[in-house]
Amino acid sequence: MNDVTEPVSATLAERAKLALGKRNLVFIGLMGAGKSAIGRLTAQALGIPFIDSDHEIERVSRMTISELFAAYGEEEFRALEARVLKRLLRSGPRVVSTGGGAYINERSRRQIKKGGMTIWLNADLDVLWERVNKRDTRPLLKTENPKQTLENLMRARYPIYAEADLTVLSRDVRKEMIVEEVLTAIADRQKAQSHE
Ligand SMILES: Nc1ncnc2c1ncn2[C@@H]1O[C@H](COP(=O)(O)OP(=O)(O)OP(=O)(O)O)[C@@H](O)[C@H]1O
Ligand SMILES: O=C(O)C1=C[C@@H](O)[C@@H](O)[C@H](O)C1
Ligand SMILES: [Mg+2]
Repeated sequence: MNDVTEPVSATLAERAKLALGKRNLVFIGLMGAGKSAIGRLTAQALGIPFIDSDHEIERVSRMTISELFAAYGEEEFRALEARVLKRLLRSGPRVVSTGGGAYINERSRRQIKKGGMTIWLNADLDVLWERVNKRDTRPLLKTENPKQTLENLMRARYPIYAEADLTVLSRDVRKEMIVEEVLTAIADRQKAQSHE
């Protein structure tokens, strides 16, 4: 008898929850990939708490991300981000959506890898650009040519995001469809591991 077969009644969300166990699910990816939006919906589906690290940073500092960058610079922001992530990842299971640069910072990346299962929302330039050009809350995109800056960030960061445990392609389909792909990736990974 094969005892790794899932009960037929288990829903996708239940299987994913089981596969996650006590680990955190950490969303990584570029600005506009959908980490906050998809992260929140995924947490709802799994029935576990959701935290967005950008929001948490703004809450504890009582400043916006833009104000933090302007007042203290990117380096200080990264140090604060690493401290906040360390605290958020201490216990699980939770869904944690990170800021776009968190996984790129060595210290934060180490904490993220230690603290949970990572999922990269990969997206192409046009999808990202369509989403981010509507708001000017992203300090790194306050440049002469923000679309070019976004492309440069893709080139520099995608090889690092690719270290994630799981990858889902973020695109302009219903958000629920992306959530379903996220849950499937989590459940399938567990299946693959139990057959290794
Ligand atoms: N599948 C989707 N279809 C349409 N719009 C989407 C989809 N996923 C996300 N969005 C929208 O794209 C915008 C950017 O998404 P979101 O804020 O979640 O990105 P993010 O990865 O958290 O970015 P940041 O790193 O800047 O925090 C939001 O307005 C969100 O509602
Ligand atoms: O990609 C980045 O480096 C950033 C993304 C946002 O989520 C914020 O964390 C901040 O604007 C920096
Ligand atoms: Mg976000």
